[in-house]
Amino acid sequence: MKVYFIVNPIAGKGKGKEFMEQAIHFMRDRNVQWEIAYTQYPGHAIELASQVDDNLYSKVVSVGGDGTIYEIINGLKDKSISLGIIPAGTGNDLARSVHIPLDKQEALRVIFDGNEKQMDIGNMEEHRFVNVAGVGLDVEVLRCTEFFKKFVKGSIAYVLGLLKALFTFKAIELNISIDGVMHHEEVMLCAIANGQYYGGGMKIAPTADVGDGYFDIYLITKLSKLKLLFLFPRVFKGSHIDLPWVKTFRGKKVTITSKEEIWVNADGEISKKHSPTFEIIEKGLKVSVAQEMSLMAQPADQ
Ligand SMILES: Nc1ncnc2c1ncn2[C@@H]1O[C@H](COP(=O)(O)OP(=O)(O)OP(=O)(O)O)[C@@H](O)[C@H]1O
Repeated sequence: MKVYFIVNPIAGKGKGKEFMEQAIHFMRDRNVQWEIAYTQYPGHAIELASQVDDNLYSKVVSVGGDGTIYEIINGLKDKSISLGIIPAGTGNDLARSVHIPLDKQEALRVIFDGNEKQMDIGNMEEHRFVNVAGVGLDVEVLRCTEFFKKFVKGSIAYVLGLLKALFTFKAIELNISIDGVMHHEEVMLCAIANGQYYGGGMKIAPTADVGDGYFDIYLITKLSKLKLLFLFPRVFKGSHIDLPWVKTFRGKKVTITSKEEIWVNADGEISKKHSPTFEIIEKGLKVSVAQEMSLMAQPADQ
């Protein structure tokens, strides 16, 4: 088995690059053949993954965060090669969604000793995503978080970004078609979830399951800033779903339209779209998970 590592040297403030020394020891001990490529600029992982020869390599391993995984799966597209994940980013939400250990050494062991499972992925026009796509407050949070990341690190930047967005964001009117059924809603947020987590550990979609062939769609309807502040801490635990301002749906195809172009977040990557369509690709990605783990969702309070 030959393994191709794609390492993002800036993810998680360099955690992945540091880890590669340990990874090399591990592979020498196991007599594994490997190649390591370090990304040099944003988008480089897409190019590297698209050039991987799936006759030569049995696995591509992402060493970075969700942004790196997003780029790799967009480079791999229809290749049958499987993905290993070393969570070396800031948020590592996909690793949480598929129950990969956040400890990097443990995660490396999972890649070699675990199982390979087929998981669903999402498609938004020409882009693949693995975790959560969204419209509304989350995009605002990402923009504000980017600003704060220049000054503080990790989860502090997320929290500050979130607080700033909470105070400045206004609800937007959306027409949301879910498997052909139209919903007209004024929302703070529409999350189209394959995985459960985003925003660095927020359990936005506790019922989502990357192996069930469906998106779980969570709408947070228009509400006051005070209520939003009350709701926010509950999202970290996933206990927001019982609140009256949260609506949930399931579906395989979602189209969102609005009067104007809308900002969309797919796995943390932001773009502006006219009427984005999100479709589930059932079992579209082979991924290494721990032997005892299924891809099934865990209960909301875990
Ligand atoms: N050499 C590089 N220089 C600058 N940016 C890079 C380089 N290599 C990759 N990138 C970009 O770094 C961005 C952040 O990577 P990634 O999301 O993996 O880490 P993170 O933000 O720390 O983690 P997470 O998304 O899990 O919070 C990616 O969008 C990628 O395009």
